[in-house]
Amino acid sequence: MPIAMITGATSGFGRAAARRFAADDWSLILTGRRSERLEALKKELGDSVEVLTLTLDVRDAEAVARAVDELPEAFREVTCLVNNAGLALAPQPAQQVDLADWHTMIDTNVTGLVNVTHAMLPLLIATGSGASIINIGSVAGSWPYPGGHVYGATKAFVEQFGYNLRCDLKGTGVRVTDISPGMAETEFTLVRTKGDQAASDDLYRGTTPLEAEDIAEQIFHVATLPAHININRLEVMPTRQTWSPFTIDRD
Ligand SMILES: NC(=O)C1=CN([C@@H]2O[C@H](COP(=O)(O)OP(=O)(O)OC[C@H]3O[C@@H](n4cnc5c(N)ncnc54)[C@H](OP(=O)(O)O)[C@@H]3O)[C@@H](O)[C@H]2O)C=CC1
Ligand SMILES: O=CCS(=O)(=O)O
Repeated sequence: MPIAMITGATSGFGRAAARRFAADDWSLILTGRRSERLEALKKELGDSVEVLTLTLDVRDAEAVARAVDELPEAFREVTCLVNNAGLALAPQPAQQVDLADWHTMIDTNVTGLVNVTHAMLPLLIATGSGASIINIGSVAGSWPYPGGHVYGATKAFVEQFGYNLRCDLKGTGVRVTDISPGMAETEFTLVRTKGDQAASDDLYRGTTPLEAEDIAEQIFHVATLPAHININRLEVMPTRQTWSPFTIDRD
């Protein structure tokens, strides 16, 4: 059975993607920092598919490299890497943000994604034709909005890193895709607001956001396309989310 490695499998898109791949009998390497959630997911899925859990902070380059190095033989022929682990913090204007929050977003969304990709590239290249790296970007990487500051910039990095990777991976058979979702109801806003459940509920109230399963379906679709097709970027928004006009500062 093909193997998918998913970072950030303890919640949201990552957990939904794990369930989607498992439904088609893929073996899974599931990672995240919350081991109890990883174990719960393994318990849920482990009867039907092979599941390896790795408690891992993607920001820790050494731990990531060691974990990949020590992957058991049965889990080394990885077909799909889903670089999903990530977060937004500090929705307030840039001039009011704690510098530590900017660092956390860069360390996770940029450095963490790069750490995992660097460690996994030899395995994906060894798998060759049909292998793919699916990076979870965001509409925030393409479209500016107030409070997007460093979060949007990290997702712009994800997009360009993916395109540049494609250039270097020419001839290896390894595909690279940026899936960029818009508003989706997961634990994302709870994390962004540092635990403000009311703020999270308010954001999603009275509209129809994407669900984690919507993005999981897109991830699975991209991962299972014929080997000669590379979707470069897939931007997915809820029908009820669009853009605002430019705003003008007036006297
Ligand atoms: N929800 C949305 O509106 C959108 C989200 N995205 C992106 O989708 C991805 C998934 O977010 P989503 O599912 O919504 O949010 P969730 O908060 O529900 O899930 C985030 C996941 O990332 C993991 N994670 C966070 N930091 C680290 C870390 N340092 N090391 C390892 N794992 C980490 C968390 O696991 P744990 O805490 O256990 O480590 C968790 O499993 C993110 O990259 C996000 O930026 C993109 C567009 C829209
Ligand atoms: O990446 C998250 C989606 S949004 O909050 O930027 O719309």
